[in-house]
Amino acid sequence: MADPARQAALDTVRAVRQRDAYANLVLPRLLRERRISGRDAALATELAYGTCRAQGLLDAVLDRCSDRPLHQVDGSLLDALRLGAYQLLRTRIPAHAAVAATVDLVRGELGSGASGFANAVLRRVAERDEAEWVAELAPDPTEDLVGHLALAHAHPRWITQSFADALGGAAREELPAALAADDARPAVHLTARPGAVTAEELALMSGGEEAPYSPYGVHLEPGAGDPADLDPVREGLATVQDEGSQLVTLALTRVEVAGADERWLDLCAGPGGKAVLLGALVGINGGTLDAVERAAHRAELVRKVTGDLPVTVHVADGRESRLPEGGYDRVLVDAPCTGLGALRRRPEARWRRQPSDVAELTKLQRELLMAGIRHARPGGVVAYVLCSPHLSETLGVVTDVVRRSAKAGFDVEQLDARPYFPGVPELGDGAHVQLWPHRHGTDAMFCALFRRR
Ligand SMILES: C[S@@+](CC[C@H](N)C(=O)[O-])C[C@H]1O[C@@H](n2cnc3c(N)ncnc32)[C@H](O)[C@@H]1O
Repeated sequence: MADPARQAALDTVRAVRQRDAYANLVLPRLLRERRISGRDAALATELAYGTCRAQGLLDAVLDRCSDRPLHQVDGSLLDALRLGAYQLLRTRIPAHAAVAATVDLVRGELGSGASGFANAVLRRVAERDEAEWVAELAPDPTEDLVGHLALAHAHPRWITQSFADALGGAAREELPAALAADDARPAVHLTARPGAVTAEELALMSGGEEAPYSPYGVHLEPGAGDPADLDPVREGLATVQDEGSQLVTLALTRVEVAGADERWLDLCAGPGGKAVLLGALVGINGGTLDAVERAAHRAELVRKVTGDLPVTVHVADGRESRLPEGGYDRVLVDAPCTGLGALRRRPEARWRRQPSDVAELTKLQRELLMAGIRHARPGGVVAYVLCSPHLSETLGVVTDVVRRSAKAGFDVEQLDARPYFPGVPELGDGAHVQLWPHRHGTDAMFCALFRRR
């Protein structure tokens, strides 16, 4: 019998490859169904998520150790080889145990021919440790720092390059930490619903700690269990939301506006995390929020979480909704993006995203931000928010929209966003704000603020 932790990890890695599944949805279900808990659950989690994250590095090593090109290796066998190589390179499991356990898994599933092959490949992997393999396989860092760090930190090169571009002058010093942050297990963050509970109360109720920057934020210990099971979350007093998401939402609400301040719009609202925060805040002063979401099932999620707030949900394309143009005091455009800023929360995401996604998304982002600006009233404020630091999605879109707005006759001023992130250090030179996991402990959220004149 294969051991249950490794079997669950292997089944998760396979579901990710075969069905484009999300590891952090598949694995908890398998653990529940198979009643795997305690140390076995911890091991399965480490192996499944770690193998997904490290795939590029593992494949480079396996390719060197296999006498067959990896694309000719059976998919299920490759999954097991990755799992074995992960144990050898990135855990303290003794080499003989890692090899033997993986060979057993392969024999049980694919027979003795495949297990002999796995044994031979993994023995070669075990001849060096991770640092020695990186030294052997990665480009020389003095000639190609990005290529070197991409392999060493198991990130696709294009993503590594996009982090380097976004960090600019700080990249040489900070890029290793920025990449490493994607492999650290993130704390779960909660938002205390304004008007319902304070962060201090929520910290006491949840056993967490008040967040360093968001007045509504609470941090839970990594691995503190499923936050959906917490009473305050079940009772609607709190939502699970990264502190960076809280901060960019709050920045929009903190900009001064002259005159009325009671009609707010969230143009990309599903599944509703920011709509809850906005709806609760606008409601305190008797205002309302219109929440637009194109996907009906995601709009339903927004309805569910904002049920008792002054929020009206509209299933519509934000680029052509029938909501009043020039009618809103504050508009949030939290556009769909590559999600490169939240890779730490999704083990397989870095290998699934493709550079070609960027061009498609930037067009949509530009059109949604243009629509957001059209919906703001003169004097009203617009926030453009993403969970990606990719410059094409962030500054590229901002620059393009400022130019196009002027051409279309909209007088739009970009504001310095930094004063609306009080107490948050290392915010760069402005006018936008880019948060980072390695600097702020948040997802890498981007925020640009505009005023329509
Ligand atoms: C980054 S998510 C928003 C996250 C959300 N604001 C929150 O805090 O929970 C982007 C959302 O925009 C939706 N979307 C995509 N294209 C859209 C469009 N043209 N109009 C409105 N919503 C759109 C997606 O379905 C997705 O739910």
